[in-house]
Amino acid sequence: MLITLEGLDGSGKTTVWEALKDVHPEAVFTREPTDSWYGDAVYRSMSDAGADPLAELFLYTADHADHLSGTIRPALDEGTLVVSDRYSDSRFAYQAATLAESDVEIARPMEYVRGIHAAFSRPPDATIYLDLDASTAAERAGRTDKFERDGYLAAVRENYERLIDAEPERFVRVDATRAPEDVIARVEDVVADLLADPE
Ligand SMILES: Nc1ncnc2c1ncn2[C@@H]1O[C@H](COP(=O)(O)OP(=O)(O)OP(=O)(O)O)[C@@H](O)[C@H]1O
Ligand SMILES: Cc1cn([C@H]2C[C@H](O)[C@@H](COP(=O)(O)O)O2)c(=O)[nH]c1=O
Repeated sequence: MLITLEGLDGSGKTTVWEALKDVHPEAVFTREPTDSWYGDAVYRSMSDAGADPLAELFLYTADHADHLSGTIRPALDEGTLVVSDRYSDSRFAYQAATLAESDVEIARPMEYVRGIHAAFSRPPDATIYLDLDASTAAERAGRTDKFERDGYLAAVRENYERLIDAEPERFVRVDATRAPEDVIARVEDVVADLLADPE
């Protein structure tokens, strides 16, 4: 089973992902951007305020392709639980927002990004969405990179809502405004339920 954690910067994904490691030592814990050289290229692009938005999309997507073939598919083929801190929905939400505010003339950015993935990607079985308003998310994340702006994160949040509306059965929304221990306990319960009833 592939479970992904999604949400805005600062929503607490990594905090939850680390906590789940103690409860599920049998699982593969992974993340995007990855720690491969493809991931290094992504981080280099993220640190460039003038990076071309389409080039950046394809860097993230190249990292995803390598993540799939090198980590995700082999683990799933062995029947191992995989928990990924960010996955394809991050591209659908973030790069669609980046393209929408750029000069690139793509009429339906989210559909475009989803279409690129449809040909080769492997959708998550379940996605835990840590729901937090853009302003609190930017505050928690420290507003250190080009994505951690309230207006941009508000657009990303709207995109996540569109993704949830399109596939409500895949997403589990968790209130990320709660205290860390409450968020962790809720996510642990969600994962236990998913494993008990994989359908
Ligand atoms: N429920 C919470 N309430 C308050 N602060 C939190 C909560 N969860 C995490 N934090 C704090 O918010 C900051 C961001 O948390 P974390 O790194 O887990 O978020 P993230 O979603 O992985 O962010 P990013 O996507 O930017 O890596 C950290 O300082 C963390 O301690
Ligand atoms: C996978 C992925 C990530 N992003 C953005 C979201 C964050 O601002 C950064 C890095 O993620 P982290 O969890 O803070 O390490 O990258 C993105 O725009 N598109 C993606 O596909």
